[in-house]
Amino acid sequence: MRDLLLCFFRRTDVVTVTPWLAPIVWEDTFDQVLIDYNYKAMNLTIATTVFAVGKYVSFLREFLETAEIHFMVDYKVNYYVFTDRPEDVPSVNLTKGRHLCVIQVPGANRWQEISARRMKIISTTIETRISREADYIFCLDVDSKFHAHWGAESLGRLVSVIHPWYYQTTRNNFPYERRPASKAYMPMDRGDYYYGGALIGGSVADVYILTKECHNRFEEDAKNSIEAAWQEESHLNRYLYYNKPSKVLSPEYLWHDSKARTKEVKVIRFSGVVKNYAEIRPNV
Ligand SMILES: CC(=O)N[C@H]1[C@@H](OP(=O)(O)OP(=O)(O)OC[C@H]2O[C@@H](n3ccc(=O)[nH]c3=O)[C@H](O)[C@@H]2O)O[C@H](CO)[C@H](O)[C@@H]1O
Ligand SMILES: [Mn+2]
Repeated sequence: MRDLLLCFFRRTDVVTVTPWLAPIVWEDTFDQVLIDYNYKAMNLTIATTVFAVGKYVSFLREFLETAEIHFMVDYKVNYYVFTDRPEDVPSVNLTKGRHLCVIQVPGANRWQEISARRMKIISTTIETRISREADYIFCLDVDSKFHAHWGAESLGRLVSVIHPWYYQTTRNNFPYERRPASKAYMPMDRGDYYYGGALIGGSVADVYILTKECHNRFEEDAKNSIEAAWQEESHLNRYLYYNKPSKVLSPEYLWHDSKARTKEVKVIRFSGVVKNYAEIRPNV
């Protein structure tokens, strides 16, 4: 799938292109009218996967309600909700052209396991149905809310987001996996950005390859009794170093409610909610 380059470089306070010439999407770097003119003609369907295992079902309502207001408005969206508590999935009114399906998955005793298993389940579900049902896909954390416009400017062959806690720091401070024994290993002198594991996006075909490879490498680690520092986020970061994203989203697309807004962030579009880890996770 080819990316449409409908961006411009009006911002001078932030870097708006990567060294390999992929756009970094910030407010005022895209023309909404041109973007919608081009993308709407394609009659696209956007798959959105979200995991709500155990007590995390309680985040679903606000995630979905705010998505209906801000996320890919006027595009066809299929939400795929993975949960062990289908009866607790709230019923939310969806706009025309938007659908939700609930897919049952087992519960887990460790949050690391749930987080890591996402790659496996996403790749399997792409095989069984999403490859036929959608053109693009976003895989998102559920403990988050949409606050402002998030539209087709975010679409691309392979899309990732710069992690809000690490966009102002240098590579040696990135929490990559540093043990050579792990399949997520990143040497100190390598790396472009630190990407957030709460968002993976792109064409369904490209995200399929990503999730399969990250899962396989995670499994190889498991066989060697190693768990990467930040589970699938570590594998994602390694993958995206060797397979460069075609579009990088600024931290506007992944902020955190506990983080004060910085002056270059003009709009917060999606932000993690403050949660009580001890209360919400199966283990601490
Ligand atoms: C902002 C950001 O980049 N967040 C990442 C970060 O953590 P977080 O601390 O935000 O991780 P988290 O607790 O939100 O877990 C990630 C996701 O797994 C699901 N979940 C988790 C636990 C549970 O009991 N039930 C459940 O459904 C849920 O969709 C959740 O949003 O580190 C994790 C490392 O593994 C992931 O890479 C997250 O994407
Ligand atoms: Mn999260």
